[in-house]
Amino acid sequence: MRIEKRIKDYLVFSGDSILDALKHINDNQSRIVFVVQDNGVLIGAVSDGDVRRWMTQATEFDLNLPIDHVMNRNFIARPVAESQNQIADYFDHKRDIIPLIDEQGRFVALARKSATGLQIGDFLIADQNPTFIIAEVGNNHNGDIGLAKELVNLAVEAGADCVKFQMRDLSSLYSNQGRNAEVGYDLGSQYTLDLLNKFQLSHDALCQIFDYCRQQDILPLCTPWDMVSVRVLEEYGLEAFKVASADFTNYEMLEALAKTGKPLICSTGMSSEAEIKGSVSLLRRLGAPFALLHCNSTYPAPFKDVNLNYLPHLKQLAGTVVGYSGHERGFAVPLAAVALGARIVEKHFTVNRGMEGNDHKVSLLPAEFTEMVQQIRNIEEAMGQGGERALTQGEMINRENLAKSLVINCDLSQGQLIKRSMIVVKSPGQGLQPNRIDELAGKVAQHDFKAGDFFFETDITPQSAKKQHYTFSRPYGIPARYHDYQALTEGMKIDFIEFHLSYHDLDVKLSDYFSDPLPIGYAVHSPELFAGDHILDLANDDEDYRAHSITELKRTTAVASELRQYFPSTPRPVLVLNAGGWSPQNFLPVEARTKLYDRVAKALGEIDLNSIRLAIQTMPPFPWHFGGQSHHNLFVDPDEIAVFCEKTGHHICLDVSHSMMACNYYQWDFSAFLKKVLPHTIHLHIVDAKGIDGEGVQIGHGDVDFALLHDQLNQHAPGIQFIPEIWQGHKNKGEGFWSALAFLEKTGF
Ligand SMILES: C=C(OP(=O)(O)O)C(=O)O
Repeated sequence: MRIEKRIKDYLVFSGDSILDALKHINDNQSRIVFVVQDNGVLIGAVSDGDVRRWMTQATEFDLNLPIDHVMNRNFIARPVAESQNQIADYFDHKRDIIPLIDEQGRFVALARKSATGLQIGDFLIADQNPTFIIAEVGNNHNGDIGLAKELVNLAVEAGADCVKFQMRDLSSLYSNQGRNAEVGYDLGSQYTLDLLNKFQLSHDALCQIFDYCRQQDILPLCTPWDMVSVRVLEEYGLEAFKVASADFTNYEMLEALAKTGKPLICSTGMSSEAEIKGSVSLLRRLGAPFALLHCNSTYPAPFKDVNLNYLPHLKQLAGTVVGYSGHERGFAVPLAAVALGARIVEKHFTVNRGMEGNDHKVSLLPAEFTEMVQQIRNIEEAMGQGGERALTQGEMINRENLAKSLVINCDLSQGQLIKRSMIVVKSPGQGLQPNRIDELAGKVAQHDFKAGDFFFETDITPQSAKKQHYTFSRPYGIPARYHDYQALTEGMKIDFIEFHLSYHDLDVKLSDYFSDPLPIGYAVHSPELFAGDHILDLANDDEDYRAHSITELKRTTAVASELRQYFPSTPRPVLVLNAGGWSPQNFLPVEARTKLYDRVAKALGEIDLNSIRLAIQTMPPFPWHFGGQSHHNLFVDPDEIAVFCEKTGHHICLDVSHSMMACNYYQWDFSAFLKKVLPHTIHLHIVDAKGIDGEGVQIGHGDVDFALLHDQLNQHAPGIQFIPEIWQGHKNKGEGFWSALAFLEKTGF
């Protein structure tokens, strides 16, 4: 059982719509939400089944009706103070989530029935969990305890979860009591026996190595090859047993291992389908927790013989978690195995493939093993959840640039009919997608169009959120561009506009967009991308690159100051800056960061910042650069941000979305993050985020706890100005900004 304190996706308020509840059910993928009153007291549960039942029976079918119509008041909740055993009694085959309440009846946590799988030490090997990766040393230590330890160290460095060895008692294992070069044995057996005699480590030595593994914080496992070894290993107290393919049909061994009650990882090489079925039913009868590994016991195994497509069938047959024990060359096959559902991967491991012994030839070297682990982790990420195709955040951004839109090919006045012949398909993809053409043709123009204008959602459906007057306890603005700030702010009483500049905007004549001084304030968001694919980076390793970034930042600062003539009420505008410190392939080591921060500080020292107030933006771990995922190293960690600000006197623009994603990725407490960063903050981008790179979510639909944010802002950054930094918020006449501002106003900002 798992207790989860993160209950946001499981919570709807009494009075919220059925649609809201369905969205939560969709997001949490657990088929249920719980309904609370404004004071947090739990009053009902709604499962997707409840909604389905309501849909089939309802006389009034309206998803905007309050959830209270559908909610089940007869539900099970348990006190959060109750022991896990007591709570567990309430799980059954249908109920795998139980809401937990405090003494006032408030919904504070939930208990989730643990997923099925094989628990080995701290690892729950299960379909939804990362692959358990075994570095199989076997006998590759060639009898040398020093080499065995070196292999353990290398396995830790390579990222393996477990190092595995083999234990044999040759005198009881072999029919000739393990004597060398028995003439009656065939050549293969003679060779194996010779090797084993030469390279065995004693039982004591192996137990010393297991101790060493534990000291190095890696799980040791071992395959017993005979009953004596079973006893030795059980006495030592390993967490689980590996069963070699050679023993999968050895019922005596399986029975002895089952008796230990320990989990068994069983390889199935050299066994027929009937034999696998036989052993599976024995293990089931014995009640042994087990997993099966698909395996071809040849060294190296020819690719044509691996038959990886057997894996899903094996899973069905075993009814448990499956994996792959590989003896082929390289590591392409284990990667494919993971994609096919293997949750255990075992590969031989050596320091030198030329050493004496069969296993060395099919082993991975440390660098290869490291690469395999990394690739397995990448594949796990890439497998995703399946289900319905949804656009990722990166695709949404790229769709704006790469896709096509519906565009008008002539001027048209408000009130006239939009005819099909006036609509053409053009790049980029900022407007309505081409497949909406039939919905658009025949509509009446809601405003004047100029040839080349994009059509937007509001040209088909009425705008859902409209601009109003908002009241906040701190100055607020909206982001805008030179060309749309007037239309967006018309009729509004906002405190300031944050101009988001593209590098082209640095060259325009301001008088083309501004004439008389305006009675509101302003801030500027520096471009991130400059001509020639130059992403501003004051921390770059290359001195020329940094010099280029400094020049661009000086130009930006000059434009920010020049704008002041039109906004005299802001003597020193905030300039929001992404200062750099990214790396395309991977994160830089933590030790490398101090030098990078120093470079940023030095670069900023070369720029006259007196006319502006610099606000360096907090960054997410995975920013999008040129339509692809990058890695950010600086201004992500709250402690580093605080140290930088204290040392240099520079300030921060807290981007709530970026920092929420950083907290999600590094599992930092968001509240603690805010406490550290807010004292250095002079400007806020308030926006939601989901997961580690979901920037595009509507405010209130992501992971940000806005009540907590509000609280922390009032405590640590009262009066600090903000904008709702809504992605594509300007579309549909600023619909995204208006709905975000309405949400924030309602939340008490
Ligand atoms: C030989 C072994 O396993 P497999 O059959 O998976 O190669 C072993 O675990 O010692």
